[in-house]
Amino acid sequence: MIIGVPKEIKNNENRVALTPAGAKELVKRGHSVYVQHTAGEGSGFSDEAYENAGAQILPTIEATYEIAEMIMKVKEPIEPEYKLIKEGQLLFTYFHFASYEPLTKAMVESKSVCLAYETVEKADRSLPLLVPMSEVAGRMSVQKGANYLEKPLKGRGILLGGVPGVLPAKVLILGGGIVGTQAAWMAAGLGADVIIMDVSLQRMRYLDDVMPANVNTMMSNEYNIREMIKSADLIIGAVLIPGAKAPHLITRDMLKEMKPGTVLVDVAVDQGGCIETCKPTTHENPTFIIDDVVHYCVANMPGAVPYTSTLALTNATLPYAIQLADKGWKKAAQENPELVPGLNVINGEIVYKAVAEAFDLSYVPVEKYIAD
Ligand SMILES: NC(=O)C1=CN([C@@H]2O[C@H](COP(=O)(O)OP(=O)(O)OC[C@H]3O[C@@H](n4cnc5c(N)ncnc54)[C@H](O)[C@@H]3O)[C@@H](O)[C@H]2O)C=CC1
Ligand SMILES: CC(=O)C(=O)O
Ligand SMILES: [Mg+2]
Repeated sequence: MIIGVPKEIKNNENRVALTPAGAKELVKRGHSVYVQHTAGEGSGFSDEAYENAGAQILPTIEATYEIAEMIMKVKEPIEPEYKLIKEGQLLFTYFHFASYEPLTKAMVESKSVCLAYETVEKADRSLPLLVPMSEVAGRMSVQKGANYLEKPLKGRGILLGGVPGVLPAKVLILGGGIVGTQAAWMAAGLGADVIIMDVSLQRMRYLDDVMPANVNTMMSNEYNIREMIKSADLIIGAVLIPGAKAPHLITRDMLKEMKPGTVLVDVAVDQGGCIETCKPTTHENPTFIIDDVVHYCVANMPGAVPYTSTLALTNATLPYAIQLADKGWKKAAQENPELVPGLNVINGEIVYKAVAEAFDLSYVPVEKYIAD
């Protein structure tokens, strides 16, 4: 198969979808790998390293899309890329369709095959291609939150861990999955007083077992959220309903209940955000303030730590990329059921129900395309 790896063009997105090591594995299997000039630079991989691995370097993004049967990316295509996508081309990347209707419509129009990292799903319901970036973003969310709690950055001016004789800050985490768990470890390690809210009792039982004493769990419901936001210093949004738009657990009117200088880090912003007032921001302009509450809503947090993120992401994606390249998307999905829910859009039709529902668009069961 001919594989193209374009350079990411989203703001401060420094990750790349394939490392030279990954390129070597694909080339070894007889595939042709084309990498756009400087695509790996932000993650520390030179054009020469890819060439030494057997890949070829192309000068432009246009040339990379033009030649490829499968495009491997990190973030969703953005507007200037829409016109480069070809009918029948396989796009293997994050999409987060339910948060952005124009992207969904553009991919429907393109008649490409969109296989989304974030909805590839194992039999145990885990999301193997989301997990590594959720680990990164979860850990980062506390770093960012601690930073924006500083007074010069408009936060409350409170140190997460406090000091002897002074109480620590309170961290409220909505969603105790991968992001929430990693955030809790970091916040607890810094000495904060941490609460994780989830709707899954089973998950909270697990968290209660493994977390240190300064982390407690609480059922997520409107009553409890309204109560706990009054005293929280840092609130981290980490809920997910796979493939769907995130529920707004914190609504506009709740901001008035918070202390001035409270910091909200809505990691779930890539699925639309679980805080109503969160709108996607960039690493260049990461925050905005409403009602004296600092909002941090960067949709590609791991892009800022590419030396960690690219390796973590490609460790997970490469085995699937190899299956797709060796067999083509249809046979690969027929033989590996984990890939089936990854299929979101095929040949102009939405084949992932929650995405169609998010925009009231028509839905076709994916089986239409998987069956022989
Ligand atoms: N902004 C960024 O750069 C990044 C964002 N993310 C996003 O972070 C979000 C969380 O991802 P993961 O932790 O991997 O998901 P996950 O599936 O591991 O965890 C989600 C948790 O939310 C819980 N939940 C569902 N409804 C809830 C409710 N009403 N109240 C409280 N909890 C609820 C679930 O029970 C589950 O434990 C996703 O939207 C993901 O795409 C992930 C990586 C990077
Ligand atoms: C998952 C995601 O949105 C990211 O890694 O940027
Ligand atoms: Mg405990």
